[in-house]
Amino acid sequence: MTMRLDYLSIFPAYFDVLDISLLGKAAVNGLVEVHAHDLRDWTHDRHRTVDDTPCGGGAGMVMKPDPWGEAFDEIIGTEPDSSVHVIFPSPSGAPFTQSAAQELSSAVRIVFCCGRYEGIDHRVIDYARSMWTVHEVSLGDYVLNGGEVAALAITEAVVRLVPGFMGNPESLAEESFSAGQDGLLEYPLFTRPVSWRGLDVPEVLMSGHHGRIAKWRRDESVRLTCERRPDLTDSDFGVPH
Ligand SMILES: N#Cc1c(-c2ccc3ccn(Cc4ccc(CN5CCCCC5)cc4)c3c2)n[nH]c1N
Repeated sequence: MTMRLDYLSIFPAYFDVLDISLLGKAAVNGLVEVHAHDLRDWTHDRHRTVDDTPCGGGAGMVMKPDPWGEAFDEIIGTEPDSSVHVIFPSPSGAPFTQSAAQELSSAVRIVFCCGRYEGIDHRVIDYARSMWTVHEVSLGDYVLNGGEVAALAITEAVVRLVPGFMGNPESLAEESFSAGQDGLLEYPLFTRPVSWRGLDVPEVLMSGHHGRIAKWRRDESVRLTCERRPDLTDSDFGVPH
């Protein structure tokens, strides 16, 4: 099954990068199909205008609904279809999580609507909700200039979970933020040389004793999680708040 990904943006060149690396390989293997669109192709004035002043006043500009509606008609269609997932990255969106990525990895079609300026006229989102499955999501509590970077991050988080995408699916099982690691942060990683600029690989990792190695890794995950992400610790993990 091929996952079709569409990106609507006034900066479609942001998505040229998807031709590189693993994503490029996935496209070649037919796992994903990528289409980037310039929202200005659905404007009709000489200046290809996509924005206007906010009703009710306020700073900045708001993206007009008309180009989005016409783009939707052409790219997605005019019939409701709940199997189409439409993602609006937004500073006021719900936090995007690994479980959301996991859910989206089984989607047949995902359309990313990348806003700019102060955002998109809300009626665009309301219309999309009446037609498709809509997700208003945020990458985190920091301010970006538009939705493109978020769309790229979400794309990577989702596509790497598509069956057949990752060469070694086992590497997905042990990752942080997934059940395999009990939701704890990942332990520190090391490789050769064993000694590097006076810094040595922890002896336990060279011991060949799998039980001790597993304990060291778990202890390190717990230590890091307590230090950096107390919000992830829970009495169920035997980790005090
Ligand atoms: N995902 C994600 C994001 C985004 C994101 C996503 C999509 C768009 C589209 C436009 N922008 C720019 C922008 C930036 C700040 C504000 C906030 N307002 C400012 C004026 C007064 C009221 C509040 C609005 C619009 C976007 C930013 N930022 N951070 C994330 N994690």
